Amino acid sequence: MSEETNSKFHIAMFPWFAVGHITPFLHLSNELAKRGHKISFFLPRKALILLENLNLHPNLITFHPLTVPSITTLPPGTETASDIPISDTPSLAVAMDLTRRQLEVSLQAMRPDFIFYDTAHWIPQVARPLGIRTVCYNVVSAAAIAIVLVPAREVTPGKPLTEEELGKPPVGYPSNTVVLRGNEARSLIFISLPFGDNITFHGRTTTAMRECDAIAMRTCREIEGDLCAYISNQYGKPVFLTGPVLPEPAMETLDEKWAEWLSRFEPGSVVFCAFGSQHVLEKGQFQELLRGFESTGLPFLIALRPPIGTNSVEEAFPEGFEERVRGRGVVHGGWVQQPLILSHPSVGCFVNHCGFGSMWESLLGDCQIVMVPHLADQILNTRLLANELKVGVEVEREESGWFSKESLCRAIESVMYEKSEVGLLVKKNHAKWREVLVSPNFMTDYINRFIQNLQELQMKN
Ligand SMILES: O=c1ccn([C@@H]2O[C@H](COP(=O)(O)OP(=O)(O)O[C@H]3OC[C@@H](O)[C@H](O)[C@H]3O)[C@@H](O)[C@H]2O)c(=O)[nH]1
Ligand SMILES: [O-]c1cc(O)cc2[o+]c(-c3ccc(O)cc3)c(O[C@@H]3O[C@H](CO)[C@@H](O)[C@H](O)[C@H]3O)cc12
Repeated sequence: MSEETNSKFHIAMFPWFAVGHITPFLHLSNELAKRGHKISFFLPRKALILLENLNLHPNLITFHPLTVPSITTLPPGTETASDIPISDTPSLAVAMDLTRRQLEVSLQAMRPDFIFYDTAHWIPQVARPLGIRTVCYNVVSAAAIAIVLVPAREVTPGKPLTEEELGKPPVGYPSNTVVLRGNEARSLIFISLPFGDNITFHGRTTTAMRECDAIAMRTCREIEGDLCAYISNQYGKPVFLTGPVLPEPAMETLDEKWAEWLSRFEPGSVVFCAFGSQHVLEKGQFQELLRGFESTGLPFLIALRPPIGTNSVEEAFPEGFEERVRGRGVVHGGWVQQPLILSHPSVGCFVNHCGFGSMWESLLGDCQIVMVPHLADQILNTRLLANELKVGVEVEREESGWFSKESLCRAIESVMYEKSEVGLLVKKNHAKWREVLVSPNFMTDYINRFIQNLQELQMKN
């Protein structure tokens, strides 16, 4: 299939104000721009500074920074979900909704063919009168959408769902491995609570999917086909798939500091750990994690934000930790170039939270995968990799949600010891899936088919 298509679109992008959402929208924009389509990308100013280096086609992708209004329920200067604790994200939705007029004015002037969005459920109301087609592009897993964000899951505003209700998947949910266990359903309670003014998270996301001209998902039928079919059935409309959409490696070079440090170690020996753009650990859990890494005796590079209540990672180090791991372990309290670190030859294991972006990056890489999920969607992604594809292992948590240094160390050792049966099994399965995903036309075919879907959508009146 050719990469070129006849008609060139102009597409506006308006993702949820979170790095884990803006990044995949930008990856998709690159693929569309590579085929000659023009993109107008709306995002908060601060996110632009962090992510503009991911724009591979500045001639076709134009950023439109938005002013995120200050509201009393958010700390001054908040622009994305990385700036606040998860408990404050409902207020970020209020702030996002207040950018509606900025969007409206720009869309009136530019009149793109399509607008892609996720969390802003009011986009169809703005776009339809302007003749702009709307695509609700989901960048969390199909499993996360299918288990709660479907019409079969009834939510009455003002009557939050109970843990027990949330523990049962909706009627027809097609998987019995990608599920929540025991008290994990507690982490879904937020879906029936307010997320913005006068609307629940469920109301917002299901309206976004019900009102759009087409639902799109960042996934592939080889891995989540049944779940996508279920979503399509639930909403009575086709679901277009973009595939995993990851950029080709080595768009930029790894910072010399990390390249030099990693090059001191044997191939495949270093354990890398990162938990995405939002997750911040409690201090005690952070210290337990460091002790777990220490016990493995393996070299490690940890990139995590300072734990709650601290200003630096150093401040939270366990007594004597730095001296004991000197020369083999580093803890960095900020952002690193995750995809480049994962593709460094010295890195052999990726301990991550299984956010959907990290999930794809780990699957397409060749490091062993150890998962410590935090949010409900990350737990489901973890079950997909650990129980269904059997390509990685999950760190066991106690009933309280706490994970011990022993369980972390055990999980890492189980994939890193050469003779470990589990290690060999997940390595073999991972290699098999990786071969499918990196095969020459896999991603290209997905994008080309997706563009055909858009063309067909444009033809409809
Ligand atoms: O130091 C870092 C940390 C992260 N990253 C990048 O940031 C992105 C993080 O995205 P993830 O989806 O993995 O995780 P986030 O937690 O940030 O995402 C959020 O949105 C997507 C959902 O699936 C997640 O559950 C949600 O938390 C990845 O592309 C990763 O490569 C870095 O480049 N450097
Ligand atoms: O944890 C989640 C469990 C689940 O079953 C579904 C979702 O969905 C989404 C989502 C977000 C936006 C959309 O347009 C569709 C789906 C989730 O996103 C995360 O929600 C957090 C709410 O507090 C937010 O902080 C974070 O930035 C989002 O990535 C989570 C689940």
